Amino acid sequence: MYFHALIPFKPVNPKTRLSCILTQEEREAFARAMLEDVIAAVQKSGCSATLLCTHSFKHENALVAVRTEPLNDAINWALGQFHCPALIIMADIPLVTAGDIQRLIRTEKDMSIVPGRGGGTNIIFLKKPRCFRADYYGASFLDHMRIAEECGFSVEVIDSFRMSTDIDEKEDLVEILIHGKGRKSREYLESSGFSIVLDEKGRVGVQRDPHEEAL
Ligand SMILES: Nc1nc2c(ncn2[C@@H]2O[C@H](COP(=O)(O)OP(=O)(O)OP(=O)(O)O)[C@@H](O)[C@H]2O)c(=O)[nH]1
Ligand SMILES: C[C@H](OP(=O)(O)O)C(=O)O
Repeated sequence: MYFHALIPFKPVNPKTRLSCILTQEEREAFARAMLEDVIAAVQKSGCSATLLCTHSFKHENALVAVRTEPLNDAINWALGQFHCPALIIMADIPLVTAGDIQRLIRTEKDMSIVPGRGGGTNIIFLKKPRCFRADYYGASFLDHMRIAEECGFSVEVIDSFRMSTDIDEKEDLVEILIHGKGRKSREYLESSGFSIVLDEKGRVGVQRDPHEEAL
C-alpha cells in the first residue's frame, strides 16, 4: 500500500521545555537529530515523507511545506491535500522503528493511533485522511478518538513503548540514552556530555558533563 507521512517540525527555537539544559542552538541541533531518526524509520518502512515546517527548511530525503499557521491548522490544511492513506508522526519520537510504523499501517481498521504519555497523541494513521480533523494539545488522544467516532472510523489503539515515548522534558532523555542505540539523537546527547546517573534513591536520571555545558 502506498502512503505518505506528514511530519510537523519546528526548526527554530524548538523544545523549549529543555531550555534548562540546552541552549537554543543546542535544542535546534537536538530537534534536528530526532527528526533524522524519525525520517530514517519512515523511509525504511517504505513511506515517503513531507515535513510541515514553521520556517524555511531543507532536507535531502523529504519534501518540505512551510506553513506558518498554528499546528492544527497546518495539519488540517495538509490532510485536505491527501489522496492516499496518511501517517501523521511527530518529530520528537526518535525511538520509533520501521517495524513499528509497519504495524500501524497494517491495521485492518480505518485508523490506528499511538497515544503519547499524559493524554497526547504521537502517531495517527488514516486510510481516509481527508475526512479527518487533527486536534492536538490538551487531552488530544481523547479528542482524536471522538473525532474518529464522528467520522464513523473504526480505530486500533496501538500500545508501544517506543512510539509512545515523546521527548519533551529533561527526564525523557533517559529513554534515548538507554534505548536509543544507533540513533542520531543518542549520538547528539552523548557528544554533548549527557549520561545516565542514579540518584540516592536509585532512580535513573541524566547528568551533563559541566565542561560540555554552553549555558
Ligand atoms: N508545523 C508545526 N509543527 C510544530 C509546531 N509546534 C510544534 N511542532 C512540531 O510538533 C511536534 C510536537 O511538538 P512539541 O512537543 O510541542 O514540540 P515543541 O513545540 O518544539 O516543544 P516545546 O517548546 O517544549 O513545547 C514536534 O515534531 C514539533 O517540531 C507548529 O506550530 N507548527
Ligand atoms: C503537539 C503535540 O500535542 P499533544 O500530543 O500533546 O496533543 C505535542 O506536544 O507533542
